[in-house]
Amino acid sequence: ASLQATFYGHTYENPFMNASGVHCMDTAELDGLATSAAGSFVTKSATAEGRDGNPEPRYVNLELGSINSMGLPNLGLAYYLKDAIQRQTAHPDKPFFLSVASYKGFDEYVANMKAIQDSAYTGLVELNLSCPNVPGKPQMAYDFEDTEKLLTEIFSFYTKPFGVKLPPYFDFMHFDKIAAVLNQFDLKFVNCINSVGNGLYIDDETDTVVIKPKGGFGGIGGEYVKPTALANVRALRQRLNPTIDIIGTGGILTGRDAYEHLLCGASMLQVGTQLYKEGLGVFDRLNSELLDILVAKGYNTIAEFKGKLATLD
Ligand SMILES: O=C(O)c1[nH]c(=O)[nH]c(=O)c1I
Repeated sequence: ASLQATFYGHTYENPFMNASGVHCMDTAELDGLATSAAGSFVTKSATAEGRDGNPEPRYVNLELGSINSMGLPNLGLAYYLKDAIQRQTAHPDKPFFLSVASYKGFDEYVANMKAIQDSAYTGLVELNLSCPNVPGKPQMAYDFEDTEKLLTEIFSFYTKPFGVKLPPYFDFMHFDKIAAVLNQFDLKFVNCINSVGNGLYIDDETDTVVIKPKGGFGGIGGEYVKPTALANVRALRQRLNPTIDIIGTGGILTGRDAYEHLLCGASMLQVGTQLYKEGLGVFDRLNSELLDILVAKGYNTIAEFKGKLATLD
């Protein structure tokens, strides 16, 4: 059996990647991912200028997951573009993803994509429309009109392959609306989901919140979010053009979680909280556990069961 994953014309050894934000802040961390058992990797979401991000504590591991309000700390788009161009030249056989966001909103998204269009980087971009932790800034992908406007503007000049990182949606009307917007464009993928925004965790000894920014409100990841992540992967797969691939993110701790994301239609799989907790060895374990599941079920490839979730009709 093989865990090979085909995605936008490339065959990866396996579908596993980091989730943007974890173990991907600088060249050293990215080198760690590139030499790990991960099939691919993605950079920390970049803004036009480097940012310190929110005051600490801003990330806390919890028994059932994590809470974070990092506030988009990053080394700035120029840094990641330089690294990406060096990397694509040195290892043209190992494509990866460049994540880009915006601190200031619509115009910065456009400017950042223009900078990538004008650069020598030719690989995949993950356009992050779902950062929940910029005080005072609504998530772009919760505004369907603005998202459509932004994608229309970007596609008027951008000719390189890219996809979008989406927040979780919780209503069939919203699944329908975001899919109707995205199906208008030649997107290569969508990544479902980003953290579940603005959760609140209270320390049971101090009766206090555990992160400093935003009065303790932060994005939730880990076991807490798997049912929501699976639902978003499944709902978007059922609604999006087949030309748009899906990256499944959220609640992947074991090979079984990975298998369930694939059943819902994911092609690549991103690991955030569990990578933070376990380190790069998580990819060796997940590959081994997922392979055991294929063997136990008599599958030779992921294609044999990808998207084949059964319902009770
Ligand atoms: O606070 C962050 O930096 C952050 N945190 C998240 O949970 N998702 C995101 O997309 C981002 I850009």
